[in-house]
Amino acid sequence: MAGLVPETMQKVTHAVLGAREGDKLKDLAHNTKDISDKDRLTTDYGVKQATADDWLKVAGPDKAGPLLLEDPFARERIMRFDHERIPERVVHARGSGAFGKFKLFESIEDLTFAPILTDTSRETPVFVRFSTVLGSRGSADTVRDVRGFAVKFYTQEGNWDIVGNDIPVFFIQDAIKFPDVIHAGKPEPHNEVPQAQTAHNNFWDFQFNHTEATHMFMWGMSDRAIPRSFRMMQGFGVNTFTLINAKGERHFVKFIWTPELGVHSLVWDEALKLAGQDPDFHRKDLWEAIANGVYPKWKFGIQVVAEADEHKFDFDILDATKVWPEDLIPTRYIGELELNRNPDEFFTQVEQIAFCTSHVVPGIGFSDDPLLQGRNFSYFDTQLSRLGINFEELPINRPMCPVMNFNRDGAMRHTITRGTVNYWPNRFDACPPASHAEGAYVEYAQKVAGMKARIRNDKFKDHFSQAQLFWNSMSPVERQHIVNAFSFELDHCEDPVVYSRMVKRLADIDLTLAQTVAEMVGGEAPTEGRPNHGRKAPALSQLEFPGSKPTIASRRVAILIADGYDPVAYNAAYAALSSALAVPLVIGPKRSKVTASNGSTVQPHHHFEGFRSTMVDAIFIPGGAQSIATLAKNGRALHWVREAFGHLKTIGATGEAVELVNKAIALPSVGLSASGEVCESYGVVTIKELRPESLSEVVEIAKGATGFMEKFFEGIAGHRCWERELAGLNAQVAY
Ligand code: HEM
Repeated sequence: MAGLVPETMQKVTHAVLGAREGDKLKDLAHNTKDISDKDRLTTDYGVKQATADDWLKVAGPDKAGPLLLEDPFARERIMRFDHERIPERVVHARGSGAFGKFKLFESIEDLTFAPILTDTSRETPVFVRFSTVLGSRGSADTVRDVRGFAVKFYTQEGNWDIVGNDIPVFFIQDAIKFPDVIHAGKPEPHNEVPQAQTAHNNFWDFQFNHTEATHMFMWGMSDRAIPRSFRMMQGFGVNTFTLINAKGERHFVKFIWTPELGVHSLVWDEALKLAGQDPDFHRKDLWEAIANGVYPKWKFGIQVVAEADEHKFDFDILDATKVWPEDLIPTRYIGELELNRNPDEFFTQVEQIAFCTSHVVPGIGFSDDPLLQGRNFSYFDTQLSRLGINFEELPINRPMCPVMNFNRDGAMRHTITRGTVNYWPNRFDACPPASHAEGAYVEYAQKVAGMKARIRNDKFKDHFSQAQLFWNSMSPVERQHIVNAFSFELDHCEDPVVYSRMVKRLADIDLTLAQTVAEMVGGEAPTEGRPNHGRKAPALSQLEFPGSKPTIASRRVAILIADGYDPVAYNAAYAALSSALAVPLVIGPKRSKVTASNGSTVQPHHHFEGFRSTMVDAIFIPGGAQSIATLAKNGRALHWVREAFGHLKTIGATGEAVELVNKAIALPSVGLSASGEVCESYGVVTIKELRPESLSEVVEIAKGATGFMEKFFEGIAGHRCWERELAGLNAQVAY
């Protein structure tokens, strides 16, 4: 018996020593294999296979006979394949992710004792998964939907997950309604249509009948729901968590991620087309940026309310359908997230990662937010059906600190725990609970008393004030996009009950909004609306987040050429774009070599049919008489220019290419250069007579610069030319 004690304790010691505090990638190395020259094909049980091509058969005199079931190699291959799929996530099934690190730059020990939020010397490994909500795993990236923004921190005190979205509020206040909101949004039950869309009867039927969603659907109809890139969206923990400091004081907190590149969206027509032309647009975008070393970064912020101030506001701070307006509760930025490594294998990393809102570390706690409390149950539960009871053991999920307890067995258990006891208390005192001083998670002692009842706090009943606040805070162009979004969505609802009632609901937000949409979708225009309080709040309009500095890094810019193009302008643009870390993509009539006017050649990355303007942020067309004459006769090339104009993208053209732009757009109000002067007009940057100094390299992208490249880059850094839309110019071009 005595010998058992050391054995049990040996395991405990082993677990502690085996813990890795450094890089999660080192931890994953245990499970990572590379295929080497020496490797030969084997079965899963290690026996080398002589063929991967032929099932064992009965060989007839002159032809192969039937297959033999006895062939274990063939059976293993087919059966392993048959069982490759696991259930996709019940929501957020479509997503992609990356590894990175979190660094704190300001300790908040006044608020929490959690080392990840107090120790500025730490660098914590993270894995982040971005997703859409409604579509299935194979659906398109650019659909109108909320985006998930889920972060797993592998801290030295255990895993901490912030399972957030790119929108700071949610459809429901109480988790019990989650199945309803998701059923209403997913494809309709009778015909499984439409995929990854909210533009259908059931979704809008639910929104009408469920007024607490009003604020959220306004966000859902805004540009936030069609991000340009995962790298260009904010992330919000949405729910109210708590922070507990060393003095035992508790504060309420919201978590916020703000991207260094600014918050930017696609335009709707672009999103629609991309869903067919490049359904993996966001997935590829994230991958490309990381592979090119342009690592996306986000500032990490917190909004904090002291416990004593919980009831100070006219909204309930535990209501997930409300924002905490920044003028009342400003965001304090305290850290930074960087994504810097693409996954090695999608399934074992992006697909198998399992987030749980209940994963918090000491110093961080929950609140009585009824949505959060339900989520804490739901995520753990869903991982059991998706991945099984031992999901925390999967390499991507396992914590980097010691894990030891008496949970045992279950399908696919990997850990082999030595020792004779698997319970506590035991006669060896093996694996006792930790004390507070040893870092145990100790719940905050919260006073709770009351009746058991199905109730909500009174302020939860206000469903419209913040929907109005959001609408009032939008810029004119964002408002127009919301009107357009409703017009599209309700146009797809065939049932007049649905669209007529929804129009009435919009009058609870703004009468003009309701009347404009009613006219578009055919509902009866309301004549009276709910009075609008007229208040605005900062940080709701995404135009307030242009990025930390103007940059074109990671932006895709197409260079359109044909035989006879001007090599001076081409080379200068290519070099300048590359040195600014943008991604120049040469597009020609074909992918075989194109010859410049001086005889030099280049092989385009793509041709006009294979690639589309939707896949780039801007286009540049160098002159060259022969090249432009060819492009002017190529309908697809003209469409490239028109479509880029329609999608509000910056267009640059030099020399003869100015004429091409004129032909494609043909709008007198868009000014074009007729001399050696650079002309910038509604995001179209042109210079007719090229001077070499106009193509100089751009050191800093600054407003008001005069050179061609500088103006072109300034336009790209500005993301889209909203003035073009406000002037109604894009609507006058067919694209
Ligand atoms: C504040 C509102 C919510 C936010 C911000 C949110 C966010 C997310 C995100 C980002 C994911 C994807 C995680 C990943 O990338 O693997 C997710 C998945 C999921 N969410 Fe939520 N969600 C919310 C509300 C809810 C509620 C109320 C429930 C249920 C009561 C719920 C249940 C689920 C489930 C079951 C999954 C699938 C998880 C998996 O299979 O891995 N969510 N949610």
